[in-house]
Amino acid sequence: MYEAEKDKILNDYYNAKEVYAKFDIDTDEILDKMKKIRISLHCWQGDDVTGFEKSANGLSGGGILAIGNWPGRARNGEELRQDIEKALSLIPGKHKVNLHAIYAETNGEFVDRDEIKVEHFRKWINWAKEKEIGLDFNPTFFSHPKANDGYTLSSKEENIRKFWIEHGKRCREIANEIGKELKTQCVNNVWIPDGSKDLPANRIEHRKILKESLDEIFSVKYDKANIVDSVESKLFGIGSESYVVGSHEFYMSYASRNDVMLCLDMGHFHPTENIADKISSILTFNDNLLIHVSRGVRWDSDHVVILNEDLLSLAKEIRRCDAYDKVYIALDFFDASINRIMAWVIGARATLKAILISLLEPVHLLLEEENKGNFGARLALMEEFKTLPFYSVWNKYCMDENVPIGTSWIDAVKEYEKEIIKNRA
Ligand SMILES: C[C@H](O)[C@H](O)[C@@H](O)C(=O)CO
Ligand SMILES: [Mn+2]
Repeated sequence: MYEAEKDKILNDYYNAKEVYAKFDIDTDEILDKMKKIRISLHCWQGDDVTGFEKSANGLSGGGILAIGNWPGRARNGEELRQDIEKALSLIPGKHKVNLHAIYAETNGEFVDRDEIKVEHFRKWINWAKEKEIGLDFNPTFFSHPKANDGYTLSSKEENIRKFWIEHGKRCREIANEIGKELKTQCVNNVWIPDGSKDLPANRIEHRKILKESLDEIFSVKYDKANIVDSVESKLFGIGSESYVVGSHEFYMSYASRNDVMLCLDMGHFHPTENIADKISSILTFNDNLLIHVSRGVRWDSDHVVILNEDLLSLAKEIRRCDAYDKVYIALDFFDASINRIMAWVIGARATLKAILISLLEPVHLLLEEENKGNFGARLALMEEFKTLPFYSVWNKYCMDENVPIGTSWIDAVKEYEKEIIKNRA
């Protein structure tokens, strides 16, 4: 970076620091807090949730869909890791990478989901060690012939259920090993697509079966220093418009009773429902919470995340609950119609900006007015704080973390596309 550019960023930062100081916010302290924030970057944005299974099951039977055919999706572990490295080099901070079981590397052999082992993730683990990043994990209960009838863990067919229970158990074993080896807790998140397109006559039976399957999967106890288990709900999906077995109420009850973490995906609720208000309720009864940061648009739950009102209110609510050490933040979106690295970086930078804005908010002044009953002044301050000069602090954060400032990262992606991605015929 040119010296003149650096001087300008520093100058802007010192001006912003003065503005924030008037509201008792120390921007240096906030930047220190930002350095400790970890988000989890989902590997599946890099290849449209395809995975590396030899039988190439494709994105089927899963209630999720990646639309688009932007050229050059990663086709194997080497390409995917290369693309993730590029994305990480443009995102400020040190983060984690989130894997799905379908990203196992099996030396060209077909290994079914009920047979996967930690050795199939050896390359990912070694890579993470070298990069000094943590890994998170997800069993893959979709894109498989045994998921095509619409039910996996909640299936009435014993052989189907047993297959998926074994998969769930093996994934926990793998996640535990990952956490142990990397000395960084691995979040293992269970999401299943089970449900039906049209009105079921019996909703309760599948839910009772799902409870039993989960009980069996979670019956093995692991050290929480290595693995933290979570369960993710959904309101509806493609092909499961009328009924989803793993609903919010189902998993909220399950999580509270079974010492398992709840996962709220921002795209998995009613389109007008904002999940920010749910955080304080859940944290009143549970120690932790996983958020899948996503953007629902009409019936799709997985658009690339942008700095919109939903994301800002989510981050502000975590901050106002003083819960950044209790809430795990993982990205979850996939768009195959734009450059996939752009998608990652847009979503990650938007999420980190929202976190920074939330940490810079003078919450104590809002509380002061609230406690005095001055609700007009509280609202007025909330509005004024929206336009404080956070961008100058953001630029300083990017500069400290050695990543491109402002729009310059976009050119870096275009360059990478020309040099690397275009050659993937
Ligand atoms: C691939 C992910 O596990 C998946 O997106 C899940 O988390 C989800 O949100 C499904 O809609
Ligand atoms: Mn999700």
